[in-house]
Amino acid sequence: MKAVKVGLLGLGTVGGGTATVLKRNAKEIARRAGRGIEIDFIATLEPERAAELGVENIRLTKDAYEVVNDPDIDIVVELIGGYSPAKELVMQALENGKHVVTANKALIAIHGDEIFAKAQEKGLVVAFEPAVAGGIPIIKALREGLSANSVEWLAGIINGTGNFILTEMRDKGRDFDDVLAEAQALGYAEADPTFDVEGIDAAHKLSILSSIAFGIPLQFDKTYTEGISKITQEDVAYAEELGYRIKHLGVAKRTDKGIEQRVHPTLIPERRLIANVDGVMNAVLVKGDAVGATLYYGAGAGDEATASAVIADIVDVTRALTTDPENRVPHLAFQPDALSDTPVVGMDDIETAYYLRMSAKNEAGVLAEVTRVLGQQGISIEAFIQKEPRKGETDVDIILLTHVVNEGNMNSALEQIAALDVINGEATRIRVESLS
Ligand SMILES: NC(=O)c1ccc[n+]([C@@H]2O[C@H](COP(=O)([O-])OP(=O)(O)OC[C@H]3O[C@@H](n4cnc5c(N)ncnc54)[C@H](O)[C@@H]3O)[C@@H](O)[C@H]2O)c1
Ligand SMILES: N[C@@H](CCO)C(=O)O
Ligand code: NA
Repeated sequence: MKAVKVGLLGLGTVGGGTATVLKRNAKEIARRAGRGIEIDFIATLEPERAAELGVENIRLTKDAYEVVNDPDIDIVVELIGGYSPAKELVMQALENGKHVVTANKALIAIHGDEIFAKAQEKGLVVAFEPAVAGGIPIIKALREGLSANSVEWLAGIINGTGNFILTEMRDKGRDFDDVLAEAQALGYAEADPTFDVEGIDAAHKLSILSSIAFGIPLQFDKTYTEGISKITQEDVAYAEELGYRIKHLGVAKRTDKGIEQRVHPTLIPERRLIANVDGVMNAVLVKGDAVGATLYYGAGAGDEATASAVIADIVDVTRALTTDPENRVPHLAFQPDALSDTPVVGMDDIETAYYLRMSAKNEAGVLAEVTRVLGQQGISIEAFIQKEPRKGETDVDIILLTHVVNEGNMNSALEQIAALDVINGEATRIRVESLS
């Protein structure tokens, strides 16, 4: 059978890794796919990269529409990133009857419904394994391997850049901006790195995971999103003293009120495996009612690690070319007409434990005032540290760990604590996940 012809859009970190791995492992990949897979046409704004990668003999263009409109291309692989022109190119590829593979989580999280509807109408596949947790086959695990389960919750470290920054801050006391610059140089970060450090990239990925786990529409706009930019060295050290690690997590959980869908820094007990996932590595824990807890671990970003997922999708699509469209795995795991309207719950209704750090005047009775406010909201304390004033300062740090409480009650307590004369400014709040 003749080789499947791939059109590559973008030859950056992931595009370059894809070209390299497809070339290196061509024979083995063909044995798996049932036929050869050949990059036939590449759109790139940096044609000089082609020679560096040893793919200068492949047709090149600066106009991505030439690839999308080329009748010889079977599969379009979108590795440009961002919303536009990525969306228009993907829609045009589908219109032209081409299957699509994309690493673009922003595109799928925001425009996935429209893109999948078009693919459905045309009997085509849109595959996006590289979009979530890089090289880890988490989409496949959730969509296929766990399809017997009612998923109870999932929680994951799903931004490699953010995890790399937190790890370097903890292990080497390095400066935030310095580590971010290194993550950018290594090709881990998004074109706009605020997407990484403010949690937006993780929220894109979480809304995709949540849809696949619970059979609900993509709802990025309802995902609570908080990044790591406010985490200080002190918080990292105090958490450690209490037996926890700070990790940036995406959490999706089924509750009586609906689906919790939230991305924020969390304290995780240090004995948990996921608390020890460091650097650019990602990990996703999924709790199914039948299988129990399962953990998926691997590189969340990087050229060849991400290419691993891109090529796995190309192989899947190659196999799907011979399958009846009616019998293909649905894009979001559940059949498109069987999505449920279970709501995503507001943050006031979630329940977790909390780490609180506040700066207080070094006076008698401060703690009594704080515990009175917490007590009025029904919040009880699990652990407590009070530090001596730092050299040359009079104020003291108070660190509290609470039991599991309602976030609405916690918000009321935090407002009252901020208003106390003995407390300076607002308390820092980091949610705690026991993950059991
Ligand atoms: N870098 C990673 O580790 C990683 C991991 C998973 C997913 N992703 C996703 O993969 C996608 C690509 O990321 P990347 O890190 O490879 O980015 P990148 O910036 O390294 O590469 C993007 C490439 O697209 C090219 N490009 C831009 N506009 C173009 C156009 N109109 N036509 C043709 N080429 C164009 C750029 O010149 C660049 O070479 C993004 O959606 C990103 O979120 C990246
Ligand atoms: N910028 C992303 C790339 C992988 O999706 C990250 O750091 O996780
Ligand atoms: Na993946």
